[in-house]
Amino acid sequence: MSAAVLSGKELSAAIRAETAERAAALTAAGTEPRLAVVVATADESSAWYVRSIAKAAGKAGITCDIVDLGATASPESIRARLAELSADERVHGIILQTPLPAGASLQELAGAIAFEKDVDGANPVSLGRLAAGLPAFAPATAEAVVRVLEHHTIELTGRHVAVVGRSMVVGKPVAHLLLNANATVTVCHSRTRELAAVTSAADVVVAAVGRAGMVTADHVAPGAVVIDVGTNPTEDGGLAGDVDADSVSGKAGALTPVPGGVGPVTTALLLSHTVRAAGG
Ligand SMILES: NC(=O)C1=CN([C@@H]2O[C@H](COP(=O)(O)OP(=O)(O)OC[C@H]3O[C@@H](n4cnc5c(N)ncnc54)[C@H](OP(=O)(O)O)[C@@H]3O)[C@@H](O)[C@H]2O)C=CC1
Ligand SMILES: Nc1nc(=O)c2c([nH]1)NC[C@@H]1CN(c3ccc(C(=O)N[C@@H](CCC(=O)O)C(=O)O)cc3)C=[N+]21
Repeated sequence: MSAAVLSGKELSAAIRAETAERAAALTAAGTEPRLAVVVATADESSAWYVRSIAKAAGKAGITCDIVDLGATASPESIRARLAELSADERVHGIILQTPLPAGASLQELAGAIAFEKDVDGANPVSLGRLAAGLPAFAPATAEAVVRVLEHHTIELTGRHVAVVGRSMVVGKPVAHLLLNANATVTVCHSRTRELAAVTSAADVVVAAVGRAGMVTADHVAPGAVVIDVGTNPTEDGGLAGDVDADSVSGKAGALTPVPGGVGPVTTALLLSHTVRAAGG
Protein backbone atom coordinates (compact mmCIF):
# COMPACT_ATOMS: atom_id res chain seq x y z
CA MET A 1 0.00 0.00 0.00
CA SER A 2 1.20 3.43 -0.91
CA ALA A 3 0.42 6.47 1.26
CA ALA A 4 -2.27 8.91 0.08
CA VAL A 5 -0.79 12.07 -1.45
CA LEU A 6 -1.81 15.25 0.41
CA SER A 7 -1.47 17.87 -2.31
CA GLY A 8 -1.29 21.58 -1.47
CA LYS A 9 -1.99 22.76 -5.00
CA GLU A 10 -5.80 23.08 -4.90
CA LEU A 11 -5.69 24.86 -1.54
CA SER A 12 -2.96 27.19 -2.79
CA ALA A 13 -5.01 28.05 -5.91
CA ALA A 14 -8.10 28.81 -3.81
CA ILE A 15 -6.15 31.11 -1.45
CA ARG A 16 -4.48 32.87 -4.37
CA ALA A 17 -7.80 33.43 -6.18
CA GLU A 18 -9.34 35.00 -3.07
CA THR A 19 -6.19 37.09 -2.54
CA ALA A 20 -6.25 38.37 -6.13
CA GLU A 21 -9.89 39.48 -5.69
CA ARG A 22 -9.06 41.35 -2.50
CA ALA A 23 -5.97 42.92 -4.09
CA ALA A 24 -8.04 44.14 -7.06
CA ALA A 25 -10.63 45.69 -4.73
CA LEU A 26 -7.90 47.43 -2.71
CA THR A 27 -6.23 48.75 -5.85
CA ALA A 28 -9.56 50.02 -7.19
CA ALA A 29 -10.03 51.85 -3.90
CA GLY A 30 -6.62 53.52 -4.24
CA THR A 31 -4.38 51.25 -2.12
CA GLU A 32 -1.81 49.19 -4.05
CA PRO A 33 -0.85 46.25 -1.82
CA ARG A 34 2.93 46.05 -1.51
CA LEU A 35 5.22 43.40 -0.03
CA ALA A 36 8.93 43.95 0.72
CA VAL A 37 11.10 40.81 0.67
CA VAL A 38 14.39 41.44 2.48
CA VAL A 39 17.17 39.02 1.46
CA ALA A 40 20.65 38.70 3.01
CA THR A 41 21.59 35.17 1.93
CA ALA A 42 22.77 33.22 -1.11
CA ASP A 43 20.87 30.12 0.10
CA GLU A 44 19.25 28.24 -2.79
CA SER A 45 16.11 27.26 -0.88
CA SER A 46 15.52 30.91 -0.03
CA ALA A 47 16.17 31.91 -3.67
CA TRP A 48 13.50 29.39 -4.78
CA TYR A 49 11.05 30.92 -2.37
CA VAL A 50 11.83 34.52 -3.37
CA ARG A 51 11.33 33.66 -7.05
CA SER A 52 8.01 32.00 -6.34
CA ILE A 53 6.83 34.92 -4.15
CA ALA A 54 7.67 37.42 -6.91
CA LYS A 55 5.89 35.37 -9.57
CA ALA A 56 2.78 34.70 -7.50
CA ALA A 57 2.60 38.31 -6.26
CA GLY A 58 2.63 39.56 -9.87
CA LYS A 59 -0.26 37.23 -10.74
CA ALA A 60 -2.24 38.31 -7.67
CA GLY A 61 -1.83 42.04 -8.34
CA ILE A 62 0.52 42.65 -5.40
CA THR A 63 3.65 44.75 -5.90
CA CYS A 64 6.72 42.87 -4.65
CA ASP A 65 9.96 44.72 -3.87
CA ILE A 66 12.99 42.45 -3.48
CA VAL A 67 15.47 44.21 -1.21
CA ASP A 68 18.70 42.26 -1.60
CA LEU A 69 21.30 43.40 0.94
CA GLY A 70 23.84 40.69 0.04
CA ALA A 71 25.04 37.67 2.01
CA THR A 72 27.60 39.73 3.96
CA ALA A 73 25.17 42.39 5.22
CA SER A 74 25.74 43.42 8.85
CA PRO A 75 22.98 42.94 11.44
CA GLU A 76 22.89 46.74 11.89
CA SER A 77 22.29 47.37 8.20
CA ILE A 78 19.52 44.74 8.08
CA ARG A 79 17.87 46.21 11.16
CA ALA A 80 18.10 49.75 9.70
CA ARG A 81 16.46 48.64 6.46
CA LEU A 82 13.65 46.84 8.32
CA ALA A 83 13.00 49.99 10.35
CA GLU A 84 12.92 52.09 7.17
CA LEU A 85 10.42 49.73 5.51
CA SER A 86 8.35 49.66 8.70
CA ALA A 87 8.05 53.46 8.51
CA ASP A 88 7.30 53.50 4.76
CA GLU A 89 3.56 54.06 4.28
CA ARG A 90 3.54 52.45 0.83
CA VAL A 91 4.75 49.09 2.24
CA HIS A 92 2.11 46.82 3.83
CA GLY A 93 4.03 43.59 4.40
CA ILE A 94 7.66 42.77 5.24
CA ILE A 95 9.39 39.37 5.24
CA LEU A 96 13.03 38.83 6.21
CA GLN A 97 14.34 35.67 4.54
CA THR A 98 16.31 33.08 6.50
CA PRO A 99 19.06 31.96 6.74
CA LEU A 100 20.82 35.17 7.80
CA PRO A 101 24.53 36.09 7.71
CA ALA A 102 26.73 34.81 10.57
CA GLY A 103 26.15 36.89 13.68
CA ALA A 104 22.58 37.87 12.72
CA SER A 105 19.51 36.09 14.08
CA LEU A 106 15.88 36.34 13.04
CA GLN A 107 14.64 36.61 16.62
CA GLU A 108 16.91 39.60 17.28
CA LEU A 109 16.29 41.44 14.00
CA ALA A 110 12.57 40.81 13.50
CA GLY A 111 11.68 43.11 16.39
CA ALA A 112 12.44 45.90 13.88
CA ILE A 113 9.52 44.74 11.67
CA ALA A 114 6.39 46.72 12.60
CA PHE A 115 3.94 44.23 14.17
CA GLU A 116 1.10 45.16 11.78
CA LYS A 117 3.39 44.56 8.74
CA ASP A 118 4.85 41.31 10.12
CA VAL A 119 3.21 39.07 7.48
CA ASP A 120 5.58 36.13 8.19
CA GLY A 121 5.10 36.29 11.97
CA ALA A 122 8.79 36.78 12.74
CA ASN A 123 8.59 39.52 15.36
CA PRO A 124 8.71 37.84 18.80
CA VAL A 125 5.58 39.87 19.64
CA SER A 126 3.73 37.94 16.90
CA LEU A 127 4.95 34.58 18.26
CA GLY A 128 3.97 35.58 21.80
CA ARG A 129 0.49 36.57 20.68
CA LEU A 130 0.18 33.34 18.70
CA ALA A 131 1.13 31.36 21.81
CA ALA A 132 -1.45 33.31 23.80
CA GLY A 133 -4.15 32.62 21.20
CA LEU A 134 -4.39 36.33 20.28
CA PRO A 135 -4.72 37.67 16.70
CA ALA A 136 -1.36 37.90 14.88
CA PHE A 137 0.07 36.79 11.55
CA ALA A 138 1.53 33.29 11.94
CA PRO A 139 4.64 32.42 9.93
CA ALA A 140 3.21 31.40 6.56
CA THR A 141 4.87 27.96 6.59
CA ALA A 142 3.58 27.07 10.05
CA GLU A 143 0.07 28.13 9.07
CA ALA A 144 0.40 26.20 5.79
CA VAL A 145 1.05 22.96 7.71
CA VAL A 146 -2.19 23.34 9.68
CA ARG A 147 -4.19 24.48 6.66
CA VAL A 148 -3.06 21.45 4.61
CA LEU A 149 -4.13 19.13 7.44
CA GLU A 150 -7.52 20.88 7.71
CA HIS A 151 -8.01 20.90 3.92
CA HIS A 152 -7.56 17.13 3.87
CA THR A 153 -9.91 16.81 6.89
CA ILE A 154 -7.29 15.28 9.16
CA GLU A 155 -8.50 15.47 12.75
CA LEU A 156 -6.14 17.17 15.20
CA THR A 157 -8.15 17.30 18.41
CA GLY A 158 -6.67 14.90 20.96
CA ARG A 159 -4.17 13.46 18.48
CA HIS A 160 -0.45 13.23 19.07
CA VAL A 161 1.66 15.33 16.68
CA ALA A 162 5.47 15.13 16.68
CA VAL A 163 7.20 18.17 15.17
CA VAL A 164 10.84 17.65 14.18
CA GLY A 165 12.57 21.07 14.24
CA ARG A 166 12.31 24.07 16.59
CA SER A 167 13.08 27.10 14.39
CA MET A 168 11.29 30.45 14.68
CA VAL A 169 10.03 30.02 11.10
CA VAL A 170 8.49 26.55 11.38
CA GLY A 171 8.95 24.32 14.44
CA LYS A 172 8.05 26.68 17.30
CA PRO A 173 5.11 28.47 15.69
CA VAL A 174 3.61 25.27 14.25
CA ALA A 175 3.74 23.70 17.72
CA HIS A 176 1.62 26.61 19.05
CA LEU A 177 -0.86 26.44 16.16
CA LEU A 178 -1.25 22.70 16.71
CA LEU A 179 -1.77 23.23 20.44
CA ASN A 180 -4.40 25.85 19.63
CA ALA A 181 -6.06 23.17 17.47
CA ASN A 182 -6.16 20.86 20.53
CA ALA A 183 -3.44 18.44 19.44
CA THR A 184 -1.00 16.91 21.93
CA VAL A 185 2.37 18.17 20.69
CA THR A 186 5.94 16.90 21.06
CA VAL A 187 8.71 19.12 19.68
CA CYS A 188 11.95 17.34 18.67
CA HIS A 189 15.33 18.79 17.68
CA SER A 190 18.97 17.85 17.17
CA ARG A 191 19.44 16.97 20.87
CA THR A 192 16.37 14.73 21.06
CA ARG A 193 17.28 11.21 22.16
CA GLU A 194 15.75 8.21 20.41
CA LEU A 195 14.15 10.41 17.76
CA ALA A 196 12.70 7.47 15.80
CA ALA A 197 11.00 6.09 18.92
CA VAL A 198 9.50 9.50 19.77
CA THR A 199 8.16 10.20 16.28
CA SER A 200 6.92 6.61 15.89
CA ALA A 201 4.57 7.22 18.82
CA ALA A 202 2.78 10.05 16.95
CA ASP A 203 -0.36 10.05 14.80
CA VAL A 204 1.06 12.94 12.73
CA VAL A 205 4.74 13.75 12.05
CA VAL A 206 5.78 17.24 10.84
CA ALA A 207 9.32 17.23 9.40
CA ALA A 208 11.06 20.65 9.36
CA VAL A 209 14.72 19.74 9.67
CA GLY A 210 16.50 20.97 6.56
CA ARG A 211 18.14 17.61 5.76
CA ALA A 212 17.07 15.77 2.63
CA GLY A 213 15.52 12.35 3.29
CA MET A 214 16.23 12.39 7.04
CA VAL A 215 12.83 11.02 8.07
CA THR A 216 12.56 7.38 7.03
CA ALA A 217 10.06 4.55 7.54
CA ASP A 218 11.82 3.85 10.88
CA HIS A 219 10.55 7.23 12.14
CA VAL A 220 6.84 6.75 11.44
CA ALA A 221 4.06 4.55 12.78
CA PRO A 222 2.09 2.43 10.29
CA GLY A 223 -0.73 4.57 8.89
CA ALA A 224 0.60 7.87 10.31
CA VAL A 225 0.13 11.20 8.51
CA VAL A 226 3.45 12.79 7.48
CA ILE A 227 3.86 16.47 6.59
CA ASP A 228 7.11 17.25 4.78
CA VAL A 229 8.15 20.90 5.16
CA GLY A 230 11.69 20.43 3.83
CA THR A 231 12.77 22.11 0.59
CA ASN A 232 16.36 21.04 0.06
CA PRO A 233 17.88 21.95 -3.31
CA THR A 234 19.17 18.95 -5.28
CA GLU A 235 22.16 18.89 -7.61
CA ASP A 236 19.93 18.74 -10.69
CA GLY A 237 18.15 21.97 -9.72
CA GLY A 238 15.10 20.31 -8.16
CA LEU A 239 13.79 20.19 -4.59
CA ALA A 240 13.95 17.29 -2.10
CA GLY A 241 11.94 17.04 1.10
CA ASP A 242 13.13 16.17 4.60
CA VAL A 243 11.22 12.89 4.24
CA ASP A 244 12.54 9.88 2.35
CA ALA A 245 9.30 9.49 0.38
CA ASP A 246 10.28 6.14 -1.18
CA SER A 247 10.69 4.52 2.21
CA VAL A 248 7.90 6.38 4.09
CA SER A 249 5.14 6.00 1.50
CA GLY A 250 5.18 2.23 1.98
CA LYS A 251 4.33 2.63 5.68
CA ALA A 252 2.57 5.98 6.29
CA GLY A 253 -1.15 6.51 5.67
CA ALA A 254 -0.68 9.88 3.97
CA LEU A 255 2.22 12.13 2.95
CA THR A 256 2.61 15.64 1.49
CA PRO A 257 4.67 15.71 -1.72
CA VAL A 258 7.72 17.95 -2.35
CA PRO A 259 7.25 19.91 -4.52
CA GLY A 260 3.50 20.47 -4.52
CA GLY A 261 2.69 20.13 -0.80
CA VAL A 262 3.34 22.71 1.92
CA GLY A 263 5.45 25.03 -0.33
CA PRO A 264 2.71 26.38 -2.64
CA VAL A 265 0.39 26.97 0.34
CA THR A 266 3.16 28.91 2.12
CA THR A 267 3.55 31.31 -0.79
CA ALA A 268 -0.22 31.78 -1.10
CA LEU A 269 -0.61 32.53 2.62
CA LEU A 270 2.20 35.10 2.61
CA LEU A 271 0.33 37.00 -0.11
CA SER A 272 -2.99 36.57 1.68
CA HIS A 273 -1.43 38.05 4.83
CA THR A 274 -0.10 40.97 2.76
CA VAL A 275 -3.55 41.96 1.42
CA ARG A 276 -4.97 41.67 4.94
CA ALA A 277 -2.17 43.93 6.22
CA ALA A 278 -3.12 46.39 3.46
CA GLY A 279 -6.69 46.41 4.79
CA GLY A 280 -8.23 43.90 2.34
N1 LIG B 1 7.99 24.58 2.44
C1 LIG B 1 8.12 25.75 3.02
O1 LIG B 1 7.28 26.60 2.92
C2 LIG B 1 9.33 26.02 3.86
C3 LIG B 1 10.34 25.13 3.89
N2 LIG B 1 11.39 25.31 4.72
C4 LIG B 1 12.35 24.23 4.76
O2 LIG B 1 12.12 23.50 5.97
C5 LIG B 1 13.33 23.01 6.48
C6 LIG B 1 13.53 23.53 7.90
O3 LIG B 1 13.61 24.92 7.86
P1 LIG B 1 13.97 25.80 9.15
O4 LIG B 1 13.07 25.45 10.26
O5 LIG B 1 14.03 27.19 8.68
O6 LIG B 1 15.47 25.23 9.43
P2 LIG B 1 16.50 25.51 10.63
O7 LIG B 1 17.81 25.07 10.11
O8 LIG B 1 16.33 26.87 11.16
O9 LIG B 1 16.01 24.50 11.76
C7 LIG B 1 16.17 23.11 11.62
C8 LIG B 1 15.70 22.42 12.88
O10 LIG B 1 15.90 21.01 12.71
C9 LIG B 1 16.59 20.49 13.84
N3 LIG B 1 17.46 19.38 13.42
C10 LIG B 1 18.56 19.45 12.63
N4 LIG B 1 19.11 18.22 12.50
C11 LIG B 1 18.34 17.38 13.21
C12 LIG B 1 18.41 15.98 13.46
N5 LIG B 1 19.37 15.22 12.95
N6 LIG B 1 17.45 15.44 14.25
C13 LIG B 1 16.47 16.19 14.77
N7 LIG B 1 16.36 17.51 14.56
C14 LIG B 1 17.29 18.10 13.79
C15 LIG B 1 17.39 21.64 14.41
O11 LIG B 1 17.64 21.39 15.77
P3 LIG B 1 18.46 22.42 16.73
O12 LIG B 1 17.48 23.50 17.07
O13 LIG B 1 18.81 21.59 17.90
O14 LIG B 1 19.61 22.91 15.93
C16 LIG B 1 16.47 22.82 14.13
O15 LIG B 1 15.56 23.03 15.20
C17 LIG B 1 14.39 23.44 5.46
O16 LIG B 1 14.52 22.41 4.50
C18 LIG B 1 13.77 24.66 4.80
O17 LIG B 1 14.27 24.92 3.51
C19 LIG B 1 11.47 26.37 5.59
C20 LIG B 1 10.51 27.32 5.59
C21 LIG B 1 9.40 27.23 4.68
N1 LIG C 1 11.59 34.03 6.90
C1 LIG C 1 11.49 32.98 6.11
N2 LIG C 1 10.28 32.38 5.95
C2 LIG C 1 10.17 31.30 5.12
O1 LIG C 1 9.05 30.77 4.97
C3 LIG C 1 11.33 30.82 4.42
C4 LIG C 1 12.53 31.48 4.63
N3 LIG C 1 12.60 32.54 5.47
N4 LIG C 1 13.67 31.08 3.99
C5 LIG C 1 13.64 30.03 3.00
C6 LIG C 1 12.56 29.01 3.30
C7 LIG C 1 12.21 28.14 2.11
N5 LIG C 1 10.82 28.41 1.82
C8 LIG C 1 10.09 27.89 0.76
C9 LIG C 1 8.74 28.16 0.60
C10 LIG C 1 8.02 27.72 -0.48
C11 LIG C 1 8.65 26.99 -1.46
C12 LIG C 1 7.85 26.57 -2.63
O2 LIG C 1 6.97 27.27 -3.09
N6 LIG C 1 8.11 25.40 -3.18
C13 LIG C 1 7.36 24.90 -4.29
C14 LIG C 1 8.18 24.81 -5.54
C15 LIG C 1 8.55 26.20 -6.08
C16 LIG C 1 7.75 26.63 -7.27
O3 LIG C 1 6.88 25.88 -7.71
O4 LIG C 1 8.04 27.73 -7.77
C17 LIG C 1 6.82 23.52 -3.91
O5 LIG C 1 7.21 23.01 -2.84
O6 LIG C 1 6.00 23.01 -4.65
C18 LIG C 1 10.00 26.69 -1.35
C19 LIG C 1 10.70 27.14 -0.24
C20 LIG C 1 10.37 29.34 2.71
N7 LIG C 1 11.29 29.74 3.55
